[in-house]
Amino acid sequence: MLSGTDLVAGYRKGEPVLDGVNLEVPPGTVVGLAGPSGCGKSTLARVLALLQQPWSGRVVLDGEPVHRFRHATPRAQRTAVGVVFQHPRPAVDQRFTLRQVVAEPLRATGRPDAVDALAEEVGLTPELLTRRPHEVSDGQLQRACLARALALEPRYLVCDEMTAMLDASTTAALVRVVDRRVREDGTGVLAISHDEELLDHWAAHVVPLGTGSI
Ligand SMILES: Nc1ncnc2c1ncn2[C@@H]1O[C@H](COP(=O)(O)OP(=O)(O)OP(=O)(O)O)[C@@H](O)[C@H]1O
Repeated sequence: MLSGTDLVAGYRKGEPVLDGVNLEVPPGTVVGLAGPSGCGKSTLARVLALLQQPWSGRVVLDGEPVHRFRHATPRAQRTAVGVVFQHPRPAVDQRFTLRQVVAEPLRATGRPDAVDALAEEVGLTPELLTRRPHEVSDGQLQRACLARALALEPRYLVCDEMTAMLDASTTAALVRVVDRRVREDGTGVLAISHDEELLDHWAAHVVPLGTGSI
């Protein structure tokens, strides 16, 4: 289970964006997170992806409390949670080929050959892997970002508006990729979206943020 308890987080002193939020993402489940723009969904995503330290409250990852966030997060905890953001372009190094984008987290593992299986999993052809970000579409780049997030077989995946920039067929394809991991590997997913129809169809249940306590 990936859980946040009594989370308080924000950016300006005295103005918390999250004020006592509780959320649980069990393994093998897609939990949807919905709420109006600006209510703190991305902030909660960053806290649960261990990229932002909450002011107070606890994040617990499979029974282990998380004490350090951002670059200080221990590798074992950092690799246990993958994340995919809405905008793929700022999320990648523009000088890399897509093969290098996907291979980035694999460097430390000595398994660069895993790139081909990951590319196939997300529907990227070998030819697309040779291209750089400016030579591919948003959807193709987002496929590479999803492959990168899945490369270390995270136990949890945070999808923060992962499909908001994408057409219906690419959205369906990426949701299928994530669903297969949920089914076959027991990955727990936090799916954040403005698209209620998508969440109703994708998530086991949808948690509202910004409409009182959750
Ligand atoms: N880096 C930042 N510095 C200062 N304020 C920020 C920062 N990031 C977000 N905020 C503020 O925190 C609040 C919550 O933002 P957040 O992005 O978490 O909301 P959201 O629900 O994901 O919004 P959206 O649905 O529009 O993406 C907003 O008022 C936003 O302006």
